[in-house]
Amino acid sequence: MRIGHGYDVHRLVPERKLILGGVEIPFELGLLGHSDADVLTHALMDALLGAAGLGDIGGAFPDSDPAYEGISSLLLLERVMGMLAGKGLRVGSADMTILCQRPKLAGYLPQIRALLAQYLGIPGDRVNVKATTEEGLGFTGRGEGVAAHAVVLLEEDGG
Ligand SMILES: Nc1ccn([C@@H]2O[C@H](COP(=O)(O)O)[C@@H](O)[C@H]2O)c(=O)n1
Ligand SMILES: C[C@@]1(CO)OP(=O)(O)OP(=O)(O)OC[C@H]1O
Repeated sequence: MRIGHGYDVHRLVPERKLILGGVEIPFELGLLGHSDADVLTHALMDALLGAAGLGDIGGAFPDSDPAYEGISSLLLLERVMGMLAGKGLRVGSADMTILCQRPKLAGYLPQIRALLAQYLGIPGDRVNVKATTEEGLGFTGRGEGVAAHAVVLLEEDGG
C-alpha cells in the first residue's frame, strides 16, 4: 500500500469559471490557471502522482506547454490514471478538503464525489470530498483564492 498527499492553490478572478472536481459551480468569480484551474482535481492528481513516486502535475503537464491551455483537469486525471495503471497501481481510497470562504459548496459535494469516484474507478463510498472555510483568515478567508488538499491510498495489483 502507498500513501500520497497533494495540495494546490488557485487565485479567484472575474471572467473565469469555478470548476471543482470537474463540476462547474455558479459564482461571480472563477479560478485562474493555464488549464481550467480545477484546484481540487490538481490536488488529487498530485496525491496520486506522489503515492506512485511519479513526481507532480507540473512535471507531467508543464504549464509552458500550449497543449494544456484551458484543458479540462478531468482529462489530465484520466492520463494520471493511465500512468498508475502502467505501474500496476489502483486507487484504494481518496479523501479531499476544499478551503473556500465563498461560495457555499455543500450542495455540490455529492456530485463532485460521484464524478471523481468514476474517474478513480472506485465506489463512491471510497471517495470523500469536504469543504471548509478558514473562518475569514488568510488568502482563502479574504476570498482571494481557493486551496485544496488530497490524501490517497494506492494498492498494488495482485496485492
Ligand atoms: N465553502 C464552503 C465552506 C464550508 N461549507 C460547509 O460549511 C461547514 C462549516 O464550515 P466551517 O468552515 O465553518 O467549519 C463545513 O463543514 C461545510 O459542510 C460549505 O458548504 N462551503
Ligand atoms: C495543471 C497545469 C497544466 O499545465 O496548469 P495550471 O492550471 O496552471 O495549474 P497548476 O496547479 O499551476 O499546475 C501546473 C500544470 O500542470
